[in-house]
Amino acid sequence: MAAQSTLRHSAAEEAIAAFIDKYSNLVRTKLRNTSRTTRLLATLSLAISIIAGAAGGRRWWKKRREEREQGRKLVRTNSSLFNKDGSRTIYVPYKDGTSKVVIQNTKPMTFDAHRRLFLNPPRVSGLGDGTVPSAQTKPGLNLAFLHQFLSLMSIMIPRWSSKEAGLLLSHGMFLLLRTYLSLVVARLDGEIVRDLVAGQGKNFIWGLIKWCGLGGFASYTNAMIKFLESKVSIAFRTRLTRYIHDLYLNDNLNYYKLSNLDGGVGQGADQFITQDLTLFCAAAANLYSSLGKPFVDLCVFNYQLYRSLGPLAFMGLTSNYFLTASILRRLSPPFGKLKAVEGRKEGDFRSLHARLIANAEEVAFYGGADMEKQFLNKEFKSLKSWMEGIYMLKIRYNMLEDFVLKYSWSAYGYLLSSLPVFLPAWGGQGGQQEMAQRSGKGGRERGRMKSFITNKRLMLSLADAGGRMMYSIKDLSELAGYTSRVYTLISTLHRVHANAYHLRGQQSELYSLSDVQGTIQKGFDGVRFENVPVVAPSLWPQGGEELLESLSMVIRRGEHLLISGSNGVGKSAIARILAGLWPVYRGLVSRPKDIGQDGIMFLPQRPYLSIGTLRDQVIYPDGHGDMREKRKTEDDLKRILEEARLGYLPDREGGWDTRKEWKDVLSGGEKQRMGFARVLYHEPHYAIIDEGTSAVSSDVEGHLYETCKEKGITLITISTRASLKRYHTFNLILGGGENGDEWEFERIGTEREKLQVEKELQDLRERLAQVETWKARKDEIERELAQVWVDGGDSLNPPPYVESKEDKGEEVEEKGKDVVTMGEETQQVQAEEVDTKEE
Ligand SMILES: Nc1ncnc2c1ncn2[C@@H]1O[C@H](COP(=O)(O)OP(=O)(O)OP(=O)(O)O)[C@@H](O)[C@H]1O
Repeated sequence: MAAQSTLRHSAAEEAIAAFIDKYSNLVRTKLRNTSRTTRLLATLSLAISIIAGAAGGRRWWKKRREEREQGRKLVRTNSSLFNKDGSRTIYVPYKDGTSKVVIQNTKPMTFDAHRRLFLNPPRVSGLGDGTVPSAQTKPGLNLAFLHQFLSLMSIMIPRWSSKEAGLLLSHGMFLLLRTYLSLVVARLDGEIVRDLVAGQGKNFIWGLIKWCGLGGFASYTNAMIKFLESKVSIAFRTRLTRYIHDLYLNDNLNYYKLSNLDGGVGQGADQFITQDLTLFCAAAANLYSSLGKPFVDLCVFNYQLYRSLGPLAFMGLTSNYFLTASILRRLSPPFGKLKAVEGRKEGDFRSLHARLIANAEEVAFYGGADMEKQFLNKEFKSLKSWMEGIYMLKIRYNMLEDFVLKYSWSAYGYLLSSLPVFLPAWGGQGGQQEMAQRSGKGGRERGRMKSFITNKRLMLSLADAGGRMMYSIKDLSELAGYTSRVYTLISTLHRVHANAYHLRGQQSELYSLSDVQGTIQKGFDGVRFENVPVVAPSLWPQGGEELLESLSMVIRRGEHLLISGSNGVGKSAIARILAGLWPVYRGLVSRPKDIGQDGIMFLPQRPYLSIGTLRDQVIYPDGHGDMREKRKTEDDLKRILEEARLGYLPDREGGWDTRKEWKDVLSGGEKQRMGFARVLYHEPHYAIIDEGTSAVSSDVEGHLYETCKEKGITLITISTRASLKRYHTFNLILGGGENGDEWEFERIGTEREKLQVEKELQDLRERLAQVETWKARKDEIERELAQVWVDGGDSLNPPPYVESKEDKGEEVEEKGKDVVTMGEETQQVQAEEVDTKEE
């Protein structure tokens, strides 16, 4: 009986009971030894803290209620607030009320602190030379992976007091609880079978009741583990996504530079941010349970088996793990690398689809479906064959894994469970019981049965834990692949953000990103270029292509500039340099500080329409909140649209709050006029308009230019249309000289320009004077052509339906008159143009 009761209470249960006893006794003795005053004081402080807690709780509840009500009001008018510390408070509808969400921006100091991790990885990790990380390091289970994973962890769990740490802790607690429950279940299983074999009905029923109770608790634990795993995954993803967004979309224009200048992550940043990040977070959260839980299980179950089966079994188990791990590691394919390449291929395929959707209209006009299908199928084929390759590799690995982990481990388990029976001296507690029970046969068999069932269950759990540990080698390799992709994205973003292109001890190429020596001065009331080469950059580390050797000019408020020249000479390049998209390789560029109101505004060549309402299109890049702050009303917007000749839009589209795919709804000219509406809304001091009226009729074009000028906006127009000269003061002509790399900057309407027009007119007059000669020649040719020659040199008479010679002569005269009239008209137009320029 005594032996049985010892068996019933497990060592763990005993340890817990002893622990509780020890500490309750300690508290009781402490209480007994305290003085009355101390006890009184303690009671008082407890009462005060309860009252203060209740008062605080009431205040918190009241504040929450007020906030909720305020939030509800805010939802109706403006659902987001900008706080002083740069964070944003958003009120989102939740159930019946409103939920407040505060979005904290990542502080610049955090980026500075992380730069070391992402841009200067330790040499030992093999990630680059300690100055610039290399994206080429093969993803796998190596030191590079450890460094990358820990670096990402510092973003995902920024502090020990953060929510993520709390989630991981509670996840860990549930994992431990499940291990403990598995132990209890294994023991209970043994007991139930023993009671069944012994025919002890009462104990058997009691065992079953305990089994059901335990089952309910275990199911709850399992559900919580899954729930917390998903919570951890989404919490990681939220941290990383916000961090990446703060680094990607900021004033440094990293979203443009990442794919246009750096090229470290190719063109598919979207794939990195959406899919790879999700997979990484899911794998990282899963790793905690797929590696942490089996590890705890292994320790606990090994200890238990060591106690019941003895040291021999323990040694057997340990050597088995090492053997299995080394076999699987040696024979497992490089899953990390395979997953990283798969991610890239998935990204390429997806971006092709995204391209097609974005350019559906153009493709449809060309009827380019077949060609696009070919591109898509080709990309898919490459992805498919890569994935098939992975599946093929997995067959061999899965076979090996299954055989080793399921069958050979079971056989090995039976062998170890038999140790107390066949080798009791080496069989630990089981062996001792075996020897003690040798007297009674029935009791001995029941004891063996119980021990075997308990050990078998422990062994099964152990095999499961060991199996999961071994399976997680594969998970770990896959995680290494995702980690490498996410790390590459963040380190590239850091490189772009910090302009970290200086290669230690290496010669940089001319006009590469490590050769940027120019200055951009923000806060100048005008636009100035001083000895600035206009260079089209190439992806780092290659050098760019020089379009203009050195450009110098100044434009002040009220002096409008037209930049003209043939296609591809670098007109838009000047705007890109001014906007900070392209680097200033040499010299000085000065411009106003702000973009938008009272600053400078750029209208790009391809009109852009954002997602959102009709109102959002006019006020872009402002939001509704900014519009209210600027005290602009919808009447103001209506007036602006009328000035841009788009006054009919709100009625046509069904009001300001209509949401549509505006890029498909508005015509080419309407899109350009919407651009002008934005300029009129923001009223910047300077506006750079890149081919902003190419699809607008000339009367509206004139009206738009005049309106902007009336509002005091200084215009810098990029266009090939000479007719725009009349609205500008200066003309920068690009593409001169033999190589097309010279430029001229001149005032419009100068003596020289007048002379040029005079010369052109003279030229035309001279040509018109020759009209009579051309007329006579034309008659002659027509006469020749009208004759039909037959063999022998005679000519046939014209058929009767051919007009008589006199009629024809008259007609020729009429045509001559037309030509003369046309000539006069051309002269008149030219004269008018000269007048306008003189004005
Ligand atoms: N992102 C880029 N990266 C590298 N080179 C570029 C890039 N964009 C344009 N270029 C090149 O720079 C040169 C100048 O381009 P830009 O757009 O300034 O021409 P443009 O004078 O405005 O022509 P257009 O009148 O056709 O608009 C072109 O040869 C073009 O191929």
